Amino acid sequence: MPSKKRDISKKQIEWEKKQEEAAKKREEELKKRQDEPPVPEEEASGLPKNWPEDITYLTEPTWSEAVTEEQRALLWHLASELDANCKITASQIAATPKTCAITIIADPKHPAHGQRGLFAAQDLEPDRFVCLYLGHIHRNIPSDTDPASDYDLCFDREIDLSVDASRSGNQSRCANDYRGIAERPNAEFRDCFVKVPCAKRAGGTKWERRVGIFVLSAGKAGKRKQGVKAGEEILISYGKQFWESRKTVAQVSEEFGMLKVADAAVEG
Ligand SMILES: C[S@@+](CC[C@H](N)C(=O)[O-])C[C@H]1O[C@@H](n2cnc3c(N)ncnc32)[C@H](O)[C@@H]1O
Repeated sequence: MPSKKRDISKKQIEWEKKQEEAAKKREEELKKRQDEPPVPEEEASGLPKNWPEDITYLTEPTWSEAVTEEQRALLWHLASELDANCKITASQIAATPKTCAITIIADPKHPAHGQRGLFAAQDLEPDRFVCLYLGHIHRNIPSDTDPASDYDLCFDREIDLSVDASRSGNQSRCANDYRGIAERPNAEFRDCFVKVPCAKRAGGTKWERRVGIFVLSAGKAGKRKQGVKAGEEILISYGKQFWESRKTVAQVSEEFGMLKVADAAVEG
């Protein structure tokens, strides 16, 4: 009777063969696409170029019904409590399509080959706001969480909120982790604040916390003073925990491609 180990390695060989065939096919399709005339930056639909058609494009987050008013109130601040550089204006948000663009990765050596990535659409200086991380804001409790999501970002552990961009989001959902692509990340998630309407407050607005993608600071030695150049991929660190849980899922579901990537990421 064949052992389970032998079964798995047979499956893995078959899987690798299929991968090679699929890569060849993808290569041909990408080449065909590159020969086609370029699509305008924004499609007639108003969606960014290369936006996945099965995902809802958001300009502001959606909120789970499980999020309480008390939790939400913990995200509100007065303008006087905030540093100027963490206040994101409406015009900075509106500039998202000018700062970054979604690209389908054509390089077969890239670990996310064939998937999407987020790229700088112009030179971005250190600390520059790139875009908000938009999605569905939900509680971290199991009944309000999609355990299979690859786009779920912890918003605040103490307040018990996360942002999931698996079914809806904006350009930020395409930002890849730096592992296997570059030596280090060039951007990061940072807390920031946006102005939202509030009838109860003087001035009719309040500042509500969000998460954004920002170019990394120049650093004490000014090592990263060049920021991110136009055309460069915007890469963040998802953290080892993301890859450890991805590895466990890949082991159980026998997703050998992801297992290889997650293994390298955990060890790297
Ligand atoms: C938040 S999504 C990033 C965008 C994704 N590439 C897409 O096309 O939608 C996270 C997923 O992207 C892929 N990914 C991101 N960074 C990666 C990396 N460094 N190596 C391999 N795959 C990566 C993995 O499939 C991961 O589960």
